[in-house]
Amino acid sequence: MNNRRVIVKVPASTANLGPGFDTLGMALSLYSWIEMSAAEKTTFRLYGDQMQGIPTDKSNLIYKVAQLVFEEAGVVVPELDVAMYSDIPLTRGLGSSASAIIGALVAANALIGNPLTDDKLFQLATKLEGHPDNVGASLFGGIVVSAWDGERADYVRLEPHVKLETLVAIPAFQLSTEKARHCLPTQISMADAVFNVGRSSLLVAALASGELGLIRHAMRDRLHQPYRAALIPGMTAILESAADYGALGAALSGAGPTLIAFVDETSKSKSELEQFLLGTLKQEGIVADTMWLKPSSEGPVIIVEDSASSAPDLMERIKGEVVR
Ligand SMILES: Nc1ncnc2c1ncn2[C@@H]1O[C@H](COP(=O)(O)OP(=O)(O)OP(=O)(O)O)[C@@H](O)[C@H]1O
Ligand SMILES: N[C@@H](CCO)C(=O)O
Repeated sequence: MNNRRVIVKVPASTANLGPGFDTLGMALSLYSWIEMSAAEKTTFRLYGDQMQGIPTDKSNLIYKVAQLVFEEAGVVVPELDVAMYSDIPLTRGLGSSASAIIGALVAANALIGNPLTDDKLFQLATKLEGHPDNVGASLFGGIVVSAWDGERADYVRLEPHVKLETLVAIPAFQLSTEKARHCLPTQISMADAVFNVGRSSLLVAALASGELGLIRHAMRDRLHQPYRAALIPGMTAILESAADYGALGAALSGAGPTLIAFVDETSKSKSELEQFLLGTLKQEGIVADTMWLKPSSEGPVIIVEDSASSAPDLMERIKGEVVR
């Protein structure tokens, strides 16, 4: 086995963007880093507060996903040295699982000389995650519009408008995607389906054409947000009124509980909007952190080095901003 070490930086993502349930995703300027090399014995070094509770044996998602790449490529790499650091909060609706899957796929593929195409990685990631929205955004960067039929996922990537910025309010509690999907109905009315087709189409057209003023009307949803509202007190009030505080539009980020507002970065009412989100959640007894994030145009950034043993540790590189 080669002495190569691979470091991959992967963006977080917000999925759905309101009406585009399981279809729309946008990469965000919040990142996780994975370092991978072949080893004699499998070891994990997990750094940072966001890695708490993540397993450090071969049951780790990163290890399992890497093995899938080696299997697909017909290569055997049974033991791995893996290090990971992440600024993406776990189970909050900012695509932590998708970033881990994409980081592992891209790192493992680079480790063996990139035999799998990006399209192949996208197909594998979609199957693993169960929907293409978060993984598409983390893999391709920007805004990704995708559709999956259970066999194949197709996508178109859009470049985010240069003035687009987001404000995320991240509640202090976790909400697993599994739980947030459990409360969705198995059937919906024709009227609700038509409502969402219209809004989602309008949103994609607005994002593609730069008509940011349309986002307010387009970012509405009847497929998942109304059913998830009970899990996130304050959400309904925030989605209804964020535009009155200067947002272009607002949505539940992925499966929640994070709420995301789209904002024109030149807006003069950013601090009012932030206070409105925090104040509304506080009234419901919910403590939250806020972050201003830009869309990330870039997907994964990959560094490959041929001499793993002499390379500095992942955390030293991140602190030294070598891979930031
Ligand atoms: N670096 C990682 N290594 C291993 N497992 C991870 C890692 N990051 C996330 N996961 C797994 O993914 C789970 C979170 O996935 P989940 O889909 O519930 O939330 P999310 O991806 O953060 O949010 P959303 O999908 O709504 O955007 C974690 O509980 C953990 O099991
Ligand atoms: N589209 C997914 C994103 C979260 O993984 C959902 O809303 O359940």
